[in-house]
Amino acid sequence: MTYELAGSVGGDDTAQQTIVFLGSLGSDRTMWQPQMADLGADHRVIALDIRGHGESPAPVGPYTVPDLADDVLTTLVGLGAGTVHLVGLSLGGAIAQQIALVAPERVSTMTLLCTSARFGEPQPWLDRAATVRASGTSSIADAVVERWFTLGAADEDRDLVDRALSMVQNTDDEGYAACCEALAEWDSREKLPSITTATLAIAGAQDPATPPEHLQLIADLVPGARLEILDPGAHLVNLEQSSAVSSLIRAHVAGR
Ligand SMILES: O=C(O)CC1=CCC(=O)O1
Repeated sequence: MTYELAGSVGGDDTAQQTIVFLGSLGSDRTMWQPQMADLGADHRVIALDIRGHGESPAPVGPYTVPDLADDVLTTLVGLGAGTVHLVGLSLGGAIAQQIALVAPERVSTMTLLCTSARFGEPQPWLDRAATVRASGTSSIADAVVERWFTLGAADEDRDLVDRALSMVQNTDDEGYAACCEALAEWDSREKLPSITTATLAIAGAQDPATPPEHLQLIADLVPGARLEILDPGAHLVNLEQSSAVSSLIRAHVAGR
């Protein structure tokens, strides 16, 4: 997997201070630029390109969320990252949940943004995969990015919208479609009560893709988890509410 590693740590317990960022379907690691800058001031920070996204390889699918989690674990072992703080948004949040389930000893804390234990019925994801294989990511980019920002944020920052559109359009067609198939079969609802990692859930109040109820369910099912709702905020709440998200992650990470 390709990644960006930055930041610094004080003291000698560097592994405990590493924050790992996992992004959404159709994004790349640059979606974490605000948090890499904010939190990189006093933590080691790593933003990863999920399989099929950014500059990571895009083998022929379908993929599963456990496949994507294995990629991340292999990369972290290769980097000697030790125990890390996981931050995952949307598909990245599903991958973070899977890592917390299969390798809890590697996760100090988990911050789950705009994600779900189940992203709705499988068929729309399979339909989207078929559309992208037939017509490419450019054919769905406008519809996807409409869900990423509230109207107010989109009107205020056209450059943000243009960069988001480029991320989706530049995502490999097969990689995107195969990740849709991973989302179609993802269902962690029965497993969440066994998570032992300290978990913070963050929702965007106006997120049409994973509305606050999805994060509320995670907060209800993961022992000790708590929910923060950011308003205004749509699906890529880490960009629309970048300072608030960085502050919430900083406080959550500091608690461990
Ligand atoms: O693209 C969407 O519809 C929103 C989304 C769901 C999972 C993900 O990563 O993005």
